[in-house]
Amino acid sequence: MKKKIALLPGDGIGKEVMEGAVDLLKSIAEHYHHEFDFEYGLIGGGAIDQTGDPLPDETLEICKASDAVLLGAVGGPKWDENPAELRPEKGLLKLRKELDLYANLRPVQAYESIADQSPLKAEILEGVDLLIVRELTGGLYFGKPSERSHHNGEESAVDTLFYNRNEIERIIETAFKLARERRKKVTSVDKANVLESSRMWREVAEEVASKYPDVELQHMLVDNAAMQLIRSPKQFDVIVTENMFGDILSDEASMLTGSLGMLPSASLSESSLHLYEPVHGSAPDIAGLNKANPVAMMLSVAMMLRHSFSLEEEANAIELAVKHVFESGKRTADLADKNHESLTTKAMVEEVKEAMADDHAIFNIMTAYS
Ligand SMILES: NC(=O)C1=CN([C@@H]2O[C@H](COP(=O)(O)OP(=O)(O)OC[C@H]3O[C@@H](n4cnc5c(N)ncnc54)[C@H](O)[C@@H]3O)[C@@H](O)[C@H]2O)C=CC1
Ligand SMILES: CC(C)CC(=O)C(=O)O
Ligand SMILES: [Mg+2]
Repeated sequence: MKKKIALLPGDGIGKEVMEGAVDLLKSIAEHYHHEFDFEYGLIGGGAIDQTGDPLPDETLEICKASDAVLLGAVGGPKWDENPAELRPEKGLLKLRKELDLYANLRPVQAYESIADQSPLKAEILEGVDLLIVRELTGGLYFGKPSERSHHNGEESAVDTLFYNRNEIERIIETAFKLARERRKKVTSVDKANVLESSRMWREVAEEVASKYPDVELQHMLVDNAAMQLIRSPKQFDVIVTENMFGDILSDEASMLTGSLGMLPSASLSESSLHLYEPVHGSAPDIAGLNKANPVAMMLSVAMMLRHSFSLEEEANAIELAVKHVFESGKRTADLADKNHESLTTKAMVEEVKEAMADDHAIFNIMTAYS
């Protein structure tokens, strides 16, 4: 199979985990006889420095001419004082909007082998397997006005949480379709006791639910959801929610796995062009130190192979290899402690590649999980 992949490393550890992803994809191409053509594009702070634009037109063209987009992360303190339009994050938000990547799937699976690194008790984590479906092109991150002004002589600022019915309908539909393939439960998270947009969200969720009688719908207020994720995460199957609520809840949910460096994501559009990126950001505190956990990015590659290219076997091989590496006690610094060796980013990628190439290791782990 021949596919073209747009690679947007971005800033900070985005560049380091992207190197790992490319390494992994080359090894998959060799092992399974595929051809992946890579084309790099600028985005974020690096793009501002080189072109004055956080999302140059050329990058958008590269993405549109590709079969899938892989992104690292954007942002960093160097650009934090920039005006709104010249922030690295603006580049990513514009890319999501331009490609209409409305459905951000953020799976959260707790691995027993690294459960000791979660602040939660092992019995709370055992069997956690949930999917956050975050609306990605509307809500509070996109509503207008979003600006500073003066009211009655005083400085003020406004952001707007805007949705039209269709935007809500399509994300809820996506959540129900996904729940049908899973444990058939959707928890729609909102703030309907305060926000009008949430009351419309709830109404639409009820309407969509009537078309899926085999799937249970539960409504939950976002403050309660934040608490329930820690108290009893196993109750959740699919969570569907507004853009910012999903952003916050998914970082919180990452601690069910032990590290933010564990969560992958897929950002899906109605077309065949989708984007894959880790949930984490550019982690300026560890950037350039070869210590970032590359697993979130490698699992994002697995999501890309499965969703965009229907390469189920290859996606499974990555996921099983990651499990195998953790079960053999190897971890990056974010998950390590005095009982566990701490691997560099590059060493972790090597371990996963080796486990993937080792049919025996994969067979053992398949047997353990069957
Ligand atoms: N999708 C994206 O490009 C995102 C970009 N950002 C940007 O990233 C910059 C930093 O934001 P933060 O709030 O610090 O969030 P962050 O996700 O970059 O980091 C939060 C904490 O988690 C750690 N961490 C994150 N990923 C890790 C990994 N793979 N391995 C080990 N540790 C990891 C970091 O070291 C840090 O202590 C900001 O400019 C922000 O706007 C933040 C989130 C998403
Ligand atoms: C625009 C991004 C920086 C927002 C974010 O934190 C995310 O998508 O996870
Ligand atoms: Mg985030």
